[in-house]
Amino acid sequence: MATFSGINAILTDIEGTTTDIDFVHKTLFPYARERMTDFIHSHSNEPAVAEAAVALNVAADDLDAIAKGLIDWIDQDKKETSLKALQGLIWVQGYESGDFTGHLYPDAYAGLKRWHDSGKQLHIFSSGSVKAQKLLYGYSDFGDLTPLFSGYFDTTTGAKREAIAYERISASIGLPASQILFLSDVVAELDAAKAAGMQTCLLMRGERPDGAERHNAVENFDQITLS
Ligand SMILES: CSCCC(=O)C(=O)COP(=O)(O)O
Ligand SMILES: [Mg+2]
Repeated sequence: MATFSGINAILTDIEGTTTDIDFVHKTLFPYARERMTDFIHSHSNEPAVAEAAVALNVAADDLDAIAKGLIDWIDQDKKETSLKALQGLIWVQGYESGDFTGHLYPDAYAGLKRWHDSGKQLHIFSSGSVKAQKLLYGYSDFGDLTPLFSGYFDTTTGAKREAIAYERISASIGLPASQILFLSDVVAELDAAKAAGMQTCLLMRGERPDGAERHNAVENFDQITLS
């Protein structure tokens, strides 16, 4: 169990925290990988395509090279902003056609709803684009959960392992960092949030990671108490 006081907002990670890592890596990523080449050719005017060309250092009109580079990034799980934007655009079709719903652990759904209903602000910070975040919670296993959330942050705010990102998020939310509880399965992300003054809680849904001792740790949202 872990108890936190003075919390007025929750900032939560998605992959490995509210949502099974396997849903991201075995459903979402393969879905985007299979469709990336066709999507790039049919959406060459998307700004993220040009941004990817620059980041890949390939010609903006070499669509096959751009697609190959993006697919390589998916295989590397690279958290590159243009890739994340394009993945989000591809996943629209999957959610809207019912190919899949956004996975949430039942304890995560119950915790988010409990905290929302008690007046806490809920925010997301994920490497997945804001669009991808809104899709996952908009088409979740438990229906449309977007009404629960006050805000969404992705890598356009900053990298998840850098304190400046959490400083910017605190400023954007308009609360002192000490009143924000950040939930994640990645210790390096929690370290960065703690350095920015946030309270932190490690979600250990698998093996205990190195550095876990630096943060409060729970196995699920049921074990988190806000006093
Ligand atoms: C919003 S679901 C897709 C999540 C995603 O694409 C991703 O890369 C998650 O990365 P994180 O660093 O937030 O675990
Ligand atoms: Mg995660």
